[in-house]
Amino acid sequence: MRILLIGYGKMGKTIEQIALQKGHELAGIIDIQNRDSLKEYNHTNTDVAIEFTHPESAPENIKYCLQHGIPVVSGSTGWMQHFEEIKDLCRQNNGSFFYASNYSVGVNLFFHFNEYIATKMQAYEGFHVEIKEVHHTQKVDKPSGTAITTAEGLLNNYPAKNKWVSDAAAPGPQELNIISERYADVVGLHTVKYTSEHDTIELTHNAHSRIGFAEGAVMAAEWLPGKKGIYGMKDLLNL
Ligand SMILES: NC(=O)C1=CN([C@@H]2O[C@H](COP(=O)(O)OP(=O)(O)OC[C@H]3O[C@@H](n4cnc5c(N)ncnc54)[C@H](OP(=O)(O)O)[C@@H]3O)[C@@H](O)[C@H]2O)C=CC1
Ligand SMILES: O=C(O)C1=N[C@H](C(=O)O)C[C@H](O)C1
Repeated sequence: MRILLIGYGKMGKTIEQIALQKGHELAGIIDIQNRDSLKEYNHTNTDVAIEFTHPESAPENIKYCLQHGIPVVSGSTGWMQHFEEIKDLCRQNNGSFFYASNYSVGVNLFFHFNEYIATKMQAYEGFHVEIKEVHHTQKVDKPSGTAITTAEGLLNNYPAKNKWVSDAAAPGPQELNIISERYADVVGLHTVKYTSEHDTIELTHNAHSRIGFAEGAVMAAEWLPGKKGIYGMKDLLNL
């Protein structure tokens, strides 16, 4: 497949490595320096785009693809305030859009187990629940997209909490706190922690490298072309 890489940072470079290993060719590489070249690409020279850039550029990059008939797989985080607009645009253009806050198969299993644990834990009032995410110091958004997806999965299955909050010093009784920490070279660590007076239950995903994210994104890019609509990892993995 001819894959257009939009974003050539830590993820773009890892995705290039995996895509080439799997026998794909690159239609092109767009980064901040040559972002005007995006207008050279359309459905005649590109089978699918993979977009990992920045919260401020992701919506425009995705819009361009949807308006030019390019199926697009995006992993950029921190732009969810535009998500409904992008979904509408996808439907208006009969386009193909795939989004995941995290493409790793392991994290998507973690999401599944998180929802299951929340359905069980909701019956036990003695536990306090919180989420913690740790990432590298170059990360520009907070909380991570993965932590937000984790919080949404928990909130849907745990009636005692009704909204998530970020780094709250004193969260209200119905608020689910997401604690964010930044240290050099941490790829991505997410934990859901239930604590009672007597014990602690933790569910953790620790990414050892970016390869799991890149493999999932290439898998989504292989799967998406020919499908019309908005998709995510639950569709791809049948979770
Ligand atoms: N869904 C998932 O599984 C994962 C998602 N992510 C998310 O992916 C995004 C990228 O992460 P990462 O690769 O680590 O970040 P990097 O900062 O390493 O790379 C981002 C790249 O995008 C470039 N860029 C910025 N604006 C544009 C633009 N308008 N057009 C094209 N390229 C642009 C940057 O250029 P420059 O360096 O010159 O600014 C940089 O090369 C983040 O939002 C991150 O949270 C990350 C890992 C996994
Ligand atoms: O910026 C990162 O690095 C990551 N971002 C994603 C997120 O915000 O959840 C996924 C992964 O944790 C790495």
